[in-house]
Amino acid sequence: MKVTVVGAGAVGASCAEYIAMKNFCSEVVLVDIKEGFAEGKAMDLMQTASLNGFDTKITGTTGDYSKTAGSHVAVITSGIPRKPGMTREELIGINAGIVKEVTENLVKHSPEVIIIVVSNPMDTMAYLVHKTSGLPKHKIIGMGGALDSARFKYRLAEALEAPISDVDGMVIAAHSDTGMLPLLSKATRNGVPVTEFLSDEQQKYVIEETKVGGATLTKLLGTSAWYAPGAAVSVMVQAIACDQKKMIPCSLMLEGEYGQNDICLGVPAIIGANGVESIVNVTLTAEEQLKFAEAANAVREVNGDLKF
Ligand SMILES: O=C(O)C[C@H](O)C(=O)O
Repeated sequence: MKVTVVGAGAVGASCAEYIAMKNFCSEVVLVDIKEGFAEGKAMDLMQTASLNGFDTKITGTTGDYSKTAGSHVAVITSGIPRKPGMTREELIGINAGIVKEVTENLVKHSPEVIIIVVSNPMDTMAYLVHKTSGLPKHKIIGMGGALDSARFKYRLAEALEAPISDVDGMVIAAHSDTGMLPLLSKATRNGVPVTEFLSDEQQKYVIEETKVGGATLTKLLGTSAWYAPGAAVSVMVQAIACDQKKMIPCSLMLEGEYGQNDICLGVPAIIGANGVESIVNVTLTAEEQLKFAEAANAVREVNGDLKF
């Protein structure tokens, strides 16, 4: 299994590192436009191989997409990250052009590739890849739900004073500060609804902190996060590489599911060798349905700024 990661910045390098550490891929190719940067990151990571015990071969290239030929999966992390005080949506002006160009290069050399979109605003960038790549819809997956769900579980475990392995939960809808929908109604501690343990105030805290998870880190770090995004991508790539058929919330093109059409939004899906094997329809409460529709309206407005 050959995987390409475009963008060798903190997020891209983190993706490559976690994928290699899990040792399920034969090859990871890092691509960056900055001369020598991807090559350097690849060499540094390869020098951890004997220490960390992996056999994945990591190489780097400065913009030579012929080196990515025959990739099964490609991860797009290119573009600029937000700075403290910015929304992800504000990045559209710069990132849309970059993501479009990267997509064209990837598909030219790997026409069968499955693309995982990380660049922000992620739901809109996933939509852009659908509109410009010519790939079938099961081969384009926006990363967001996997990351946001991990942050939800972190906040749930904190509020429950429980180990994270006791906690399960999912975030759907948009990967944005206002459009995320943590499904508290379905979150559990070892199968028991968390609503049985948490006060209204604690529930509100968990939801609000989950939604601004990326913004909180951006404020603390001065730029956006990379460890959890990299780990989330590695889980998705592994689900494809090992045909795990794992249920992961991701941003997918909807055609009637959850009452939406012609939009990429976070929904639970089965991820396996074909990319998206199926979308899972879960029953939402009336309030959740309303919030999902509101998130869709906001994403649709951002999509309106795209030029194809
Ligand atoms: O928050 C960001 O801007 C980056 C990423 O989408 C994240 O959630 O960490």
